[in-house]
Amino acid sequence: MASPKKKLQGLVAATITPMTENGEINFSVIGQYVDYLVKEQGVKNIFVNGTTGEGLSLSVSERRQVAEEWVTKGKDKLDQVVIHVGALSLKESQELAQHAAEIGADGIAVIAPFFLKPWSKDVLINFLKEVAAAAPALPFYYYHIPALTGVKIRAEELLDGIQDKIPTFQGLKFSDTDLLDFGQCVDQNRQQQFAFLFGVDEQLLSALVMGATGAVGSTYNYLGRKTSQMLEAFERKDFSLALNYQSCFLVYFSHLGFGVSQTKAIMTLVSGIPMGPPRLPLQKASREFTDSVEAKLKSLDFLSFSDLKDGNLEAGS
Ligand SMILES: CC(=O)N[C@H](C=O)[C@@H](O)[C@H](O)[C@H](O)CO
Ligand SMILES: CC(=O)C(=O)O
Repeated sequence: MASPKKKLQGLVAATITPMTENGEINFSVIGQYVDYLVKEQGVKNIFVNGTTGEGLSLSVSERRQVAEEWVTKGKDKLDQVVIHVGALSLKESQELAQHAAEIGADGIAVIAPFFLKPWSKDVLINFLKEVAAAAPALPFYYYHIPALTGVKIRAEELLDGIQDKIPTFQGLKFSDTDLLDFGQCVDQNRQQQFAFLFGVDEQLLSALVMGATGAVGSTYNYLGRKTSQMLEAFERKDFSLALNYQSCFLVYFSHLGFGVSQTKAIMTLVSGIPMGPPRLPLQKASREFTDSVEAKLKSLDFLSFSDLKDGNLEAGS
């Protein structure tokens, strides 16, 4: 059974999958990436092969290799490595779940299948249950991201009685702006020790108020330290400082766009580690975008990107 000993909490970085200019995975920078997250951002939990990691754009074989590389390079450095194993094919999802268990990952997460879709809660639960059963010793997280999957079954409804069906169920990654649904998930499961991980980074402060126990997101790759300061301010009940942090993220980042392509460009700029372009059907962020991000970052005393690396955007081949 899943061990409840270490609950997944705090910040979890949704990892980018670094690629070369010709679209192959650039495994060679993953070790450096782990060190950057731990030392520069103070983030020790990661979520691999999710939205940000272009997990659904990778082949099954690539997903296995990426998962393995993160687990290997993160050994004795990271606290938890959760692998997203969702796929359209139940068989592929089960294969990836079993593989995650074999390589010693700390948990698995699954999105709803999004081409032929489950139309009811019970059908979705049955799918998730079959995947979870392929890794019966690993904590299982449901990844709710209705805007991308098109599966709009409310998380609150899904969670009702879920542990009877999926004994390894440990929590929810909630990537939606419906705070009423999120709040009800938290409220109706108070007796369980579930992790309630919020996934809309721009809105994290409001989710903390509703009871989030942690967050999974793309921006924690490069805003881990700053977001930790927001979490600390919240803990201390210094809400106006916490709001200042959240507002800065909103003002300076939201309107620039937060797609995976943009995240790859920003992370390259901030960390100096070449993330390369995304894979089709995504397109590399434009030069105009990266120039404007660079200017914004430099103008942001608040964020103090003193180590902002110039000229790294074309790297990665
Ligand atoms: C759609 C998407 O990728 N959502 C991510 C996590 O679920 C978030 O971390 C966003 O990247 C982030 O909130 C920035 O918009
Ligand atoms: C952001 C996130 O959680 C993901 O990339 O899947």
